[in-house]
Amino acid sequence: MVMSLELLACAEMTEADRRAVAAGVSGAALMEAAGAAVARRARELWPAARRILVLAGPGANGGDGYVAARRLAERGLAVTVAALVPPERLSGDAAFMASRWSGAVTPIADADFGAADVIVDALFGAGLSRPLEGAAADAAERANASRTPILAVDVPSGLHGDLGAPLGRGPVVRAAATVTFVRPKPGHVLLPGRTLCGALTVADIGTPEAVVPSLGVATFRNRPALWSGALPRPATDGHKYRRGHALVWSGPEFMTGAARLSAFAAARVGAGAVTIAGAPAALRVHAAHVSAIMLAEAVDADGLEKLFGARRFASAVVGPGAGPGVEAAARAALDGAESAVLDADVFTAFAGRPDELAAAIRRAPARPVVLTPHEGEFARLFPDLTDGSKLDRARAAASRTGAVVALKGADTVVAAPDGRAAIADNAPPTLATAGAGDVLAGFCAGLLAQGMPAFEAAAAAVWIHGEAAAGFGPGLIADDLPHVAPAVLARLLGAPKDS
Ligand SMILES: NC(=O)C1=CN([C@@H]2O[C@H](COP(=O)(O)OP(=O)(O)OC[C@H]3O[C@@H](n4cnc5c(N)ncnc54)[C@H](O)[C@@H]3O)[C@@H](O)[C@H]2O)[C@@H](O)CC1
Ligand SMILES: Nc1ncnc2c1ncn2[C@@H]1O[C@H](COP(=O)(O)OP(=O)(O)O)[C@@H](O)[C@H]1O
Ligand SMILES: [K+]
Repeated sequence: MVMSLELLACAEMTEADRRAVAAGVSGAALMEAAGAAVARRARELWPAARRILVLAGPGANGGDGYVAARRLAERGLAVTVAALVPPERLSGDAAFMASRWSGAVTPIADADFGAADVIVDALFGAGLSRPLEGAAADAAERANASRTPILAVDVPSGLHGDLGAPLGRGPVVRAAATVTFVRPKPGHVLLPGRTLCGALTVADIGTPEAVVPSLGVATFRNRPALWSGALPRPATDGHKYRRGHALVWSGPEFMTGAARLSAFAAARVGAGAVTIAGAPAALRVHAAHVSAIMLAEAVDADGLEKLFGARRFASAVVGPGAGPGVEAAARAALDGAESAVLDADVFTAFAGRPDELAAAIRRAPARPVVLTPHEGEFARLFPDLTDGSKLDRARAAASRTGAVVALKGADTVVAAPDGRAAIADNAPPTLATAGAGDVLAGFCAGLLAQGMPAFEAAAAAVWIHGEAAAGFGPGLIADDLPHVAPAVLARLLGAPKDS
């Protein structure tokens, strides 16, 4: 099984295939290995299954299906191929593999979906170019309705490998498991694709090792290997300000909780010092709750500017529970702090004016800035960025603003202006709890304060956030997240060395 970070878009997958063939591996050998991996996985998952129905489509995905059919029949299983197009209409390697299948072939309309123990879905893979319709749509719907477990080849048919969603309004197969090849695609990780795939495995099909690195892939699964090298480690001779001083802008007295969540999060993830800045009435509320966190008076954005003028802040968070004056406070942070995390109310304040926010960000292009909108805030800020996948939209927003964008949700995408992007799949649904976003903004700011580059900091913050929630389990509230983050960090940083 392949364990790796890269996610290959369908076009990159096709190119990987082409380069593998150019390097001397035949297309038929790739297809044979792909079909064999599918057959292996079917036997591993359903060792007691005896009757297999293979749904074979018109392209190479169908070719993989014919290989799997042959391999399973060789093991003594009763295999029927239900063909979307007659085998004689196939071409290339798929035609060759169909010619090597000597078992039963039935037109798909006549197939008995309920009579199988397992259905292998080899209708369409990376070549899906329009929504399923006609006989293919019927087959997908009948397969789903049969309640027979489905093993999808490459992707569940109807699911687009880049989008993580069906094309248009077409139906999509709901698989119990999916075997893909070489590397996963974004659509295996983005929702709803991740759910539709069931248990995903990635098979090595003999693609030469140099091929994937030669593609210049910029989309990754959000895993520690992507950013752990940049994770801050306290220096032996460090002091608190060298570890980074983070500032959190507080809203008025009845909205202070969000800022406190961000502040605790920044501190727990390792910022050396954290200050909450706000109006005196708000600070009085904070004072009743905090000890290690410092408080500084800033009645409005002018006050905030003075604070930035008076001392160095390695990062600032503006947005959580910010209330009125948030736009000016965001502008002050973008001008005065060494890095900034903009969240929540900032996106409402700049609704429909992303270019003004971008201009404020680009006044200092080298300053790391992270934006952390959820889908609703994203739609408010970028009403015209509606096309493509969540990955495409986050990338477009990053390139437009010059900031790293963490587009939140169960499949949070972190995208950098240079085109890199990471998709998270580790957040449990218990993270959907009020204030969790404020904590995420604080984690980002705490890592930025310690000098971690913005893309890595945002990706690490998102991953740590998800792990912390998963580790806590049921009953999670946002206040718990900063407290469980140290256990996640301990795992990441490794136990201290013994003497
Ligand atoms: N990537 C790799 O390294 C390898 C890929 N292989 C397989 O090759 C597949 C891709 O093969 P193809 O590019 O032939 O693509 P597919 O087999 O997914 O299907 C492509 C064919 O279906 C047609 N088509 C697309 N959408 C349709 C729709 N909704 N209704 C009717 N017809 C439709 C296309 O015009 C094309 O003729 C992968 O998914 C994988 O299963 C393997 O054979 C081996 C190696
Ligand atoms: N279904 C879900 N599964 C996993 N994580 C989720 C889910 N829904 C939301 N989240 C995460 O929870 C956090 C919620 O943040 P946000 O919407 O800003 O809430 P709040 O404003 O209350 O803090 C985000 O990090 C988001 O990615
Ligand atoms: K498929």
